[in-house]
Amino acid sequence: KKHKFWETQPVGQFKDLGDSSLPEGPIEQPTPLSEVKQEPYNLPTPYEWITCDMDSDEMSNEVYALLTNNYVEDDESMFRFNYSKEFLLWALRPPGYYRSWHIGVRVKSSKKLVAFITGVPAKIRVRDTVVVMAEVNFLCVHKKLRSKRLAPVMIKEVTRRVHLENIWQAAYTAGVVLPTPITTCQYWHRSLNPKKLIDVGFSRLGARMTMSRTIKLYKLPDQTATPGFRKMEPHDVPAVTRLLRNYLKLFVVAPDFDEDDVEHWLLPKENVVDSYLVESPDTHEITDFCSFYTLPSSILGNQNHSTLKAAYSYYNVSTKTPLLQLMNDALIVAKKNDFDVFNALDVMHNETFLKELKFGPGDGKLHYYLYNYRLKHVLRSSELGLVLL
Ligand SMILES: COc1cccc(CC(=N)NC(=O)c2cccnc2OC2CCNCC2)c1
Repeated sequence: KKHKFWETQPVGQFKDLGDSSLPEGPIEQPTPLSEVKQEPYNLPTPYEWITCDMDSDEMSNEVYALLTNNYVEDDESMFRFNYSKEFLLWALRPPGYYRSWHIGVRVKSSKKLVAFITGVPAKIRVRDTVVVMAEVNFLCVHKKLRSKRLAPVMIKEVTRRVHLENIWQAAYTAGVVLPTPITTCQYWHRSLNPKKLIDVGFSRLGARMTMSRTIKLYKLPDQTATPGFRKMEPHDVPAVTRLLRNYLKLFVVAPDFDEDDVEHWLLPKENVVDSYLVESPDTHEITDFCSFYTLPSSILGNQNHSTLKAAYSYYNVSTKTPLLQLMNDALIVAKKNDFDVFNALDVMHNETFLKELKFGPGDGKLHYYLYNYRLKHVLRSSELGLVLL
């Protein structure tokens, strides 16, 4: 039976699609904290819960190793996400985070970490309502423990711990269709190092194309084109917050970032997140912003290369510089920083530059979900202003 677990959860159900009598908003009301299950869910006998203190070097190393060997692979199992340790520390410790939402499962006897799931708090606006949600991510079960139905109990446990903090909604993504996507995004890739991408099988040589013609096709200038284009710095946080808050108003679902959020999520952090802005040379006004995060992938089974260095488009705002030119400058700095590929979803206004900047469509989709919050209609991907890690 498909979706045996999800049909028991307060999420949009396929059978409800089209029933426009159902109101937009929470599906279930909060329960009194005294009625939230106080003790953890039961795990199969050999396993126990562990709260993963990411401040512990030993624990964060174990989490890094579990994900490096067992996390999401592409459909052809040629690549596996290889989030760096410093990326995980950044992703899991935003303002207001809860250590108790960093949940591991380990073998009682060997103390070996075999599964992981996380939540971080986020203020998400849905139309005109700001809702404090958990962003749930990094659900990972060791390859040897798949099909033991561990994922449902891990999802129930992170939900229980989120409820204990009086938070009743969540946001998450998946490459698979579950009940019920609020939107489905197409992902796109822009080659920066086409020779390596072809060597490792990420890309294929186009018909009637030679390698040298392909390298020439994706060649980028050495320098960015926009006057005043520079790295974001700490003193830019207030202006970038204003710019980003104003821009994200355009979208149906988007983060409600304050200055502390912008400082955490968007200040450049080496090997984690890069962000640039355009400061008008004469007025010194911040008029545009672009950012991308660093998520390498392990290359499974290639003799010459072990890692694909990938940049993922994050938040971009253009008010003066054409988005096309701003994103081309992002490609130029990404290439200069040795990224092999620049990935983007067709969210926000990304569709306006993807084809023109020579992005090619990926072979999969990314579905977005809300837990315990119904939308009256599925969204166009361009109505989505939320990028998850
Ligand atoms: C190239 O290496 C890969 C390794 C594992 C999976 C995939 C395909 C894939 N599933 N890609 C995405 O989900 C994706 C494609 C473009 C932009 N963001 C994405 O996912 C983000 C956001 C969701 N969490 C993973 C990272 C590719």
